[in-house]
Amino acid sequence: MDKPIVLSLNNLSKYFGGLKVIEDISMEVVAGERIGLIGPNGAGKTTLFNMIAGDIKPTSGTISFFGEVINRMPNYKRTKSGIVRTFQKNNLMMGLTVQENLLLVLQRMRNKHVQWWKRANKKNYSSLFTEAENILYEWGLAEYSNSKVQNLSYGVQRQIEIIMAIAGEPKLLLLDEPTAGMSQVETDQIIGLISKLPKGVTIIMIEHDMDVLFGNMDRVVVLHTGKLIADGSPEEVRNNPEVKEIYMGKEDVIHA
Ligand SMILES: Nc1ncnc2c1ncn2[C@@H]1O[C@H](COP(=O)(O)OP(=O)(O)OP(=O)(O)O)[C@@H](O)[C@H]1O
Repeated sequence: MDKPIVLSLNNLSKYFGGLKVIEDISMEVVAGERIGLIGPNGAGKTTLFNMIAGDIKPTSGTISFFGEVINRMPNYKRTKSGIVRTFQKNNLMMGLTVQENLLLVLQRMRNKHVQWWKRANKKNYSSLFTEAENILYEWGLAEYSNSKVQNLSYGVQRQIEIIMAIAGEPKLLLLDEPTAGMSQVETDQIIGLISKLPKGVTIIMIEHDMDVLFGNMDRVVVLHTGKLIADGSPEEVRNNPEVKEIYMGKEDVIHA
């Protein structure tokens, strides 16, 4: 049986005043695909994520999620229906512990956000606490459960952020440069974590390093000045003359 189409972009454009940031992009993403989204600075990658996540509205064109046009759906509803994103910069509550950060996500998912979470609520929300602990254990991060996020290394913080996105039970996970600013060891940890995500989770990841995309992504999509200029396997994209031209022959390390 054919895999369902998770995301479909049809002639999608975004203008900021006279500036065309995304121009007439059409593409389909099927369930379970792992896509690397690359392109030089200002190519429109984050803007595309912003539109898919519902943080900004397209100027024209449509975004469909499992066949339903979601242009008018607010971002929080998109999150609830399974479109979960991470940001270029950490979006964690630095003064809270890892467990507390995770509880905020779980609470929102279980519709318990109307009651503010506090330590004393452990008795009332023991199932949420257990769930948070299980998630941290499952992903090998249990040792950080009671650490304040601000005291953790940047690499661990980014891992926690991905775990929190996963806790949101995404069907489509949008990762915005999850390895930016990381050492090789930290990058390997993040990629290891991403590769362990359930196969059914569809991923689009903005990434700057082709080496990271190779072996981890099925498909690479290239944006340049708001246009989709290449879409294929990492190998095809790496050998694409237009892509090579844009990156001036630096086909091994393509910067986002
Ligand atoms: N709210 C906005 N108003 C005006 N221009 C914007 C806005 N958001 C983005 N832009 C412009 O749109 C273009 C694309 O930006 P975007 O952040 O999507 O690119 P990017 O490919 O993610 O770049 P980078 O790799 O540097 O993050 C840039 O020229 C940027 O200045």
